[in-house]
Amino acid sequence: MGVKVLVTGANGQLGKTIKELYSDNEKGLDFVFVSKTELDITKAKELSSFFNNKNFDYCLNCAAYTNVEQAEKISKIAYEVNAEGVKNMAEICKKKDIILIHISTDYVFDGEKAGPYTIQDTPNPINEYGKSKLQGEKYINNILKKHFIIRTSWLYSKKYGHNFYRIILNKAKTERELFVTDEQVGCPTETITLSKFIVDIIDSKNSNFGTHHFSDDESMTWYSFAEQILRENNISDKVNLVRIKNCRTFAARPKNSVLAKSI
Ligand SMILES: NC(=O)C1=CN([C@@H]2O[C@H](COP(=O)(O)OP(=O)(O)OC[C@H]3O[C@@H](n4cnc5c(N)ncnc54)[C@H](OP(=O)(O)O)[C@@H]3O)[C@@H](O)[C@H]2O)C=CC1
Ligand SMILES: Cc1cn([C@H]2C[C@H](O)[C@@H](COP(=O)(O)OP(=O)(O)O[C@H]3O[C@@H](C)C(=O)[C@@H](O)[C@H]3O)O2)c(=O)[nH]c1=O
Repeated sequence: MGVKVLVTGANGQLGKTIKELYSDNEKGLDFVFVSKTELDITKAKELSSFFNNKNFDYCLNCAAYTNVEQAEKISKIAYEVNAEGVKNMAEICKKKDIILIHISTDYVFDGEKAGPYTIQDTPNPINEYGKSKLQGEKYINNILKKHFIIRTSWLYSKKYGHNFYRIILNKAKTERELFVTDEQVGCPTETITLSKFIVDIIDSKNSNFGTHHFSDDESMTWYSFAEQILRENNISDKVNLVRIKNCRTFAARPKNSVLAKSI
């Protein structure tokens, strides 16, 4: 029998990418994908009855509240999903002896460090989204040993979801000038490479449990990322890309959130 993997939050950009790449069972991995409407991780009772009579080897939690701006305005929902929902997942995985793979974020760091963040660096989030994600990490660490917390950064899919790559392309269709900040540095990470990294962990039966950092290799500012997006879509000459210092946002973002890869 293949390895059974439950993917929660499967309608997000990461979940959809994994579904597209791996649902053919080619690697002997037997994926079950559940969206928020099928399984809401904030509902402990629902979770418990869902797992009743079902066995999984891994649970990959892609469910999250990822709207950084909105989380700053109404933080309750971010904590419900990113902290309490994750606690529910950790508890059910502990009870059913399932390995939990959970995705966390570069935004757990304050951005004040000069170089890349290692797993030894102490998190100190500067916005509510980052704080809620860090609380989720703490719950996992306290509840179950058999887990992977994979922190990644600036995640984007060219095909799915609401992300910087697609926002810039959409804006470029209607606006002649795009104003993008060069204040923050990070590593844009495509959902495809992150998916491969996660599937490798499962496939290789990696038992190096704990917190890990994974991102694509190249670090850049949001401005350079926008430049790259326009270039690769051959529309650099259609839009005037303007470098700005301050982009007025509700939530603060870390100035540097480059992650040092740990495996
Ligand atoms: N996006 C990024 O730049 C980064 C993301 N991450 C982390 O990576 C992971 C995957 O992110 P990504 O795919 O981009 O996120 P998305 O926002 O694209 O997907 C998250 C999914 O979770 C669902 N969801 C929300 N609340 C619940 C709930 N209570 N129960 C079940 N599902 C729920 C959402 O459904 P709905 O849309 O219907 O609410 C959505 O389908 C997350 O943990 C995120 O924090 C880490 C670093 C960067
Ligand atoms: C769209 C846009 C953004 N910006 C700025 C705002 C902000 O400082 C920065 C990033 O923009 P966004 O708000 O799209 O990205 P943001 O939501 O901050 O992205 C983050 O999402 C969460 C979920 C994560 O975990 C992080 O790793 C990170 O990817 O770029 C511009 O300057 N111009 C623009 O046209």
